[in-house]
Amino acid sequence: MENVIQVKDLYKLYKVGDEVVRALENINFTVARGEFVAIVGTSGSGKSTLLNMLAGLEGPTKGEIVVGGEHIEKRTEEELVTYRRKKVGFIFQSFHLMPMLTALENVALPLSFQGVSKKERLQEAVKMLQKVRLSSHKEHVPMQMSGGQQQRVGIARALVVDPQIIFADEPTGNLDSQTSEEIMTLMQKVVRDNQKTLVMVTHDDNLATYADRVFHIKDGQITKIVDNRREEGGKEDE
Ligand SMILES: Nc1ncnc2c1ncn2[C@@H]1O[C@H](COP(=O)(O)OP(=O)(O)OP(=O)(O)O)[C@@H](O)[C@H]1O
Repeated sequence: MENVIQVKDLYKLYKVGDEVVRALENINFTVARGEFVAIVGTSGSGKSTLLNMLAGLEGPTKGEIVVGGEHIEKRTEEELVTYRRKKVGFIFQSFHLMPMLTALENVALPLSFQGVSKKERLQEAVKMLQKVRLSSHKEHVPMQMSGGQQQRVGIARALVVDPQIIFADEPTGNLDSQTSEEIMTLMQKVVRDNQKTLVMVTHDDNLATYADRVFHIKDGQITKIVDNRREEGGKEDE
């Protein structure tokens, strides 16, 4: 299967005073198109640093990050802005919705940065809200929606630019456990139905069970990669 993400010998060191913090050390992995990968680790393990590198928000100290065939560590800041607008979608822990805009307008917003006409933007946003089963709340502003509903708007907004890859940073961190499970099931379905690649960062082992593969990260290093699909297969064999 085609690799959408390739990370090779990735290092990120931070200098703090006289000390060097090894936030990421010798990271190597690939992610295939359509895969849902969870990066799991405790606080300070390097998860956000890794996600920031993949999203082109920070440059590595050393190593290669190839996304969709492009070496993003070699891109200029301007090229990275285009990369983030066109190729990737983001889902955040705190939703990051615009409080004055309706659900529909929030979902349509990323398309305005791409010069899509208003009519087309709204048409696409309607479709995305259907995908996350929130058509009934099109005209609601964030304050008039539950946390789970707001995150569904967040997912629709991430999908609207038809990105190759979706990055999610603790997407259920602000939700209760039942709503978290609903959101995880929805993300899993949306990724499968639309053949998207999803990379999610979490400290929660339980949420990682929704992913196809789980990368465990500790002290800046990947210590273990668990393939949940293989485990599912194993159970069926028993
Ligand atoms: N800008 C920075 N300058 C110096 N050190 C940093 C910087 N950013 C992160 N670090 C250090 O790098 C390590 C990894 O941090 P990172 O934020 O990636 O962890 P995390 O797993 O995302 O944690 P959390 O779950 O708490 O967000 C930590 O030791 C952190 O202190």
